[in-house]
Amino acid sequence: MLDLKFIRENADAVRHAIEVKRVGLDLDALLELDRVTLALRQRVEAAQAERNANAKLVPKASPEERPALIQKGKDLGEELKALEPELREKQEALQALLLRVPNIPLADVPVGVSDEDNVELRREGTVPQFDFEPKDHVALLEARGWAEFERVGKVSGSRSYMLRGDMALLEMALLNFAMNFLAGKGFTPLSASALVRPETLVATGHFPGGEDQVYRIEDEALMLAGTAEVPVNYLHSGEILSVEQLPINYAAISAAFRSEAGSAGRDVRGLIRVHEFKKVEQYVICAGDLAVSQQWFQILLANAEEMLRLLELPYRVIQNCTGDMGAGKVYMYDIECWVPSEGRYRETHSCSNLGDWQARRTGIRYRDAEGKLHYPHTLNNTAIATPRLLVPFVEVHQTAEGRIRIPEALRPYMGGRTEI
Ligand SMILES: Nc1ncnc2c1ncn2[C@@H]1O[C@H](COS(=O)(=O)NC(=O)[C@@H](N)CO)[C@@H](O)[C@H]1O
Repeated sequence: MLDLKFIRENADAVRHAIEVKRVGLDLDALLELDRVTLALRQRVEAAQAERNANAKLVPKASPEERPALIQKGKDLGEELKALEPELREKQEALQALLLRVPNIPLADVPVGVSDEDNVELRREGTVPQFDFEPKDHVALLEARGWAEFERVGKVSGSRSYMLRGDMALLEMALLNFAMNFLAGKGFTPLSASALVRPETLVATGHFPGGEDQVYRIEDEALMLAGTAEVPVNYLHSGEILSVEQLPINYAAISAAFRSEAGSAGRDVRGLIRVHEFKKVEQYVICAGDLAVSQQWFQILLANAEEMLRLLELPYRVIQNCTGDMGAGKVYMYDIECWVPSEGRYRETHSCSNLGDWQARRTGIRYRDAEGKLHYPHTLNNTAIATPRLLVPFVEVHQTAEGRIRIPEALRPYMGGRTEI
């Protein structure tokens, strides 16, 4: 959400963001509603002031003057009874439109329509050359009885998964590795909920717009979050932090649930795209200063890259274009890991700087050293999400015998074993 004053004074920049982010919003209608609401609020406040002033005159008035003053008070009361609900209605309508205003992408964000227009920045690691016919992750897991692809259909329907034996241990090892890695970087580990209230999804910016991606609990005002970003972002909602408390950074592990509406037919086989998965999330609240938050952007990116280097997974970093970055971001990179069976890189991480757009929606503020109130900047990046990361992991680390090598950095989390 952007500051209404900023929108009034920078309508062209906002209009450009609406256009390049392909957000369906009529800014002129919003600005007109803003003008009408402002005028109405001034009229209501004037009538309220006049009624209060008038009410003070009544007890001091002479018997001759009093009836007229009482009538005037009644007339003003009638007028307010009609105007106040109208004003509330217009303020609510304006608020609903303000929630749809996108953030302004930074100048060097490539303008584009979809992920086709994302820009590859660099590739890291060496794509493996096998001296045997490599298997895809489904064949690798089925050969070792490590997944219940058939049976789980009975339990949970399509796009679900269960892992058995060493694969279950490997999933936990990766998540544990990520939590310990980030704790070592000074992030506060958090075991987060996924059952959240609807306002938490408005706060992150998932709503309005992403309703069809979210499972909701019938007859309850509760939903299943698609990322720990949602519960963690709302943790400090409504709070006024002190600048000494910043930066606040969390390594949050949670289940994550997504309906994947609109993904019909995509990645229907295996572990890439499932309805329920697990993720360790990096989340930061920092000073409301772009120089600071862009440093944190690089830190969150570097954390994910260091983990991938330790896991010996080749990857590339891409910059998301305006059409693929979502409403709230000013800056966004994806990391994509090499998947041998597909002969291409697949997204495994998303790193975003949201400026103060998310904090404004969430109602997180902080006082600077002079006691002045500001909105902080918030950022997030995936640390490790499973089972998706298992796909490049098992395929890249497979041996001719269908075993999986465990990189050195992960062995402490796998009982010291060098392969499974
Ligand atoms: N349906 C899914 N199944 C499996 N993994 C998924 C699914 N959706 C997302 N992920 C994993 O979660 C990562 C982050 O998802 S994201 O929507 O891109 N970004 C976020 O959720 C941000 N909060 C950063 O984590 C993805 O890169 C991917 O690795």
